[in-house]
Amino acid sequence: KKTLPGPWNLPILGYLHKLDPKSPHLSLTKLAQKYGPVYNIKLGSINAVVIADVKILKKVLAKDETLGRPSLFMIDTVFENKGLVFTSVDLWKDQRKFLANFFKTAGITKVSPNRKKWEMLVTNQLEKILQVMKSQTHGVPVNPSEFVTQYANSIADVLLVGKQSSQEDKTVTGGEKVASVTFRGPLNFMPFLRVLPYFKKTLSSAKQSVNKVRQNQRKLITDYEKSSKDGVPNLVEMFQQQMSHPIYNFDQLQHLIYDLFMTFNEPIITSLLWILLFLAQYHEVQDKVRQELLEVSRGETVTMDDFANLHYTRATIAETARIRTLAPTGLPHSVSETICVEGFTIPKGAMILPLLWAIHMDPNVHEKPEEFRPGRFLDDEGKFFEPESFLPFQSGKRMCLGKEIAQTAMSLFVANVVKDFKIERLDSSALDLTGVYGVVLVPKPQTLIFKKI
Ligand code: HEM
Repeated sequence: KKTLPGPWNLPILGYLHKLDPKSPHLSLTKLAQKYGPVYNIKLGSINAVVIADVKILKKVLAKDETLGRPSLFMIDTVFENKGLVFTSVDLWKDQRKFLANFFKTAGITKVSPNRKKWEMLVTNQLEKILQVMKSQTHGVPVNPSEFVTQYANSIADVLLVGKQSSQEDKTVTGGEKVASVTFRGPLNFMPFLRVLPYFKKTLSSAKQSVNKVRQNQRKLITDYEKSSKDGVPNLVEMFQQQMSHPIYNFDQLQHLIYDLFMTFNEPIITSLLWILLFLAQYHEVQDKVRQELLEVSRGETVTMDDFANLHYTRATIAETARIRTLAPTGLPHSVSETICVEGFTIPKGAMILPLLWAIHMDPNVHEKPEEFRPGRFLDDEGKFFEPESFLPFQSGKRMCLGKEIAQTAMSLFVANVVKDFKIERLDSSALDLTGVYGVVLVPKPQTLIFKKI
């Protein structure tokens, strides 16, 4: 048994004062270089175990003792142990099963009789955005955030409540703002600070924003529509069918809808923005992707079936997910009983911090990790493959539930946009490809030109 190494911690702050608040993933990665791939660090009152090695992380996340989420003050206050993402294990088990079943019914699994219907739903929303892009851009500089946000919102709306919400209901997605207040800031780690006026204000403004979002969601839920015209059932519809069971009440439905808007929109919007920026920066990659798309699709709309032959396109999407890891410090888990992995003892009550950034940027595994090279995801025959040390969705029973959704929505968008538009920078100066950390690593707002081909 090895005791966990780690830096020296101050009594109340722990190591918080030494982490760069703008890029904690970089500070934590430096510590992994010094202390090794598993180390202990105190974040205020929280005892965290950082894991920066893919094999060890997979072993840890495969254990039933690590299925829970840690108790963090702001998160507990906002999410109230309801919904799915931040629930403790009992409720989580039931709701995860329910959602997996919903996704299967909606066609969002690799093998489902409704798979074509789901793809059609995405393609229909994509067609609308492509029309807007064609009519609006004409080589005029735009912030692509507008298009990708509209695209992600429209799919989430139909999938969750069966119809697109009106403009004034859009604060539903204002959930992102709430999320960044909730996840960041010292209140999670030093809850006693809430007695100070500044933090009292932070807490009450987070609660106010949540209430506003929930108010809008209540309206959306009560106005929901039965199966969309594509024949894909929506979440509210399926949830209502279970309402005789005590867990399936209106309050839980609201929390679930909130969680899913949050986990659907932000990752898809952010990942697509990263891909567009990297394609605009690396023209030779963009040209190669387009060439492959034109060969495979012969100018028609690209479908998911085409992706079996779109190796370089898939590699480009994966390489972007590696070099700009969406969740650089992953989503934390908690340890319900002391476990021992690879000789390390991880104590009961610890918070597991999966340092996905360090895994994706490890020079011993990914040669020259700072370089954008889609080729690292291609084997000797030019076929796409995912190396073991690529883990954007984490792993284990609680891994990302939206992997299939994300892959369909992102692949179809990237392929059809690159096929129809040349994505260019405004001038020859390089884009800013550093991100802003807020649990999710978001690109800085930038303008691009989409030239219709
Ligand atoms: C590029 C896109 C995405 C990435 C990289 C991503 C990544 C992640 C990661 C790292 C986790 C934490 C897993 C864990 O705790 O072990 C997670 C959880 C989750 N994701 Fe995603 N995600 C993406 C898109 C989506 C989408 C589109 C949805 C759709 C609803 C979604 C739904 C969820 C849910 C519900 C959870 C919580 C799972 C649970 O607690 O059981 N994600 N995601």
